[in-house]
Amino acid sequence: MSDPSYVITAQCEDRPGIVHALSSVLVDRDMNIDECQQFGDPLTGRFFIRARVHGPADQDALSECLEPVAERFGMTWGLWPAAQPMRALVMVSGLGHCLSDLLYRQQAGSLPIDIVGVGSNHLTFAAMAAAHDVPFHHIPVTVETKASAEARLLELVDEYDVELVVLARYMQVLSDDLCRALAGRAINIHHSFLPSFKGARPYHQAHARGVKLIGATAHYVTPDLDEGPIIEQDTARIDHGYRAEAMVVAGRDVETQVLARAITWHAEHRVFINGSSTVVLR
Ligand SMILES: Nc1nc2c(c(=O)[nH]1)N[C@@H](CN(C=O)c1ccc(C(=O)N[C@@H](CCC(=O)O)C(=O)O)cc1)CN2
Repeated sequence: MSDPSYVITAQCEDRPGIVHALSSVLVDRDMNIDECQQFGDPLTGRFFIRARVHGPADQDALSECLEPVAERFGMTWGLWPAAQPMRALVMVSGLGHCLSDLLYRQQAGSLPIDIVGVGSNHLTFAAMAAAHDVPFHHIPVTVETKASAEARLLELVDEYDVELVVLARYMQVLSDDLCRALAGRAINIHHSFLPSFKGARPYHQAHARGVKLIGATAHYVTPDLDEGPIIEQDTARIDHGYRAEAMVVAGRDVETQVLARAITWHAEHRVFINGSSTVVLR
């Protein structure tokens, strides 16, 4: 049986010798580097690296040899089995195209996540979740129940050992406290090419403005609505013949593809938050 693969990520203040130090301890353990990307940001002075390795050392042995290097360079680092899917909770409101796409991609084995639950403020997609043998959690949200609804979401995160919360057209603004609790592990798909057209009805804003391109943006969720670090974006060309409703339809494909790419890169530990932006090593 071939040796298991592991993903190593690290970030630290940039200086000479980081790659040499990491590769040296891996070679000492007969580990092969199958993939490696790094980036040094001259503006922030930060260095980011991701490597996929395989060889005789198991996770504990790898962790043991990497710890001294991490100490020496003051790294924030991580180590994961490369084949381990990320446990995800998908939140949805009234539109199910992103949820349906994620459930299909996971079932087809083309998304490195394990959807352990679907949560919604509506009952609309209970049957879709059941059809994919995924537990469904109805969490109604009103002004009065918002705090208890958010507490229930965090309960699910704990109960199911969730590593990633996906807002797959979940149309509730999360509180600052919830955003802090989910910092760096909640991804939203916004149905516009940010920073244009923030808010709940971007396609109608886009139609009113007369744009020729529509788009979608996957970003980490922060207290500032639609301002989180961007992971992925894409666009589609439209023209004067598109009314807002047609834009909504054309935008669905862009939203599903952008969200799937962003989730894949995050779940493969390729995305690093770098101030108000991201570094995506792929
Ligand atoms: N703290 C954050 N919460 C959420 C974000 C975010 O970036 N930070 N993204 C949204 C998704 N979203 C746009 O992509 C969005 C969702 C909802 C609204 C909004 O104004 N909602 C109204 C209610 C609308 C309704 O019930 O249909 C509201 O909450 O008062 C704007 C943008 C997800 N959450």
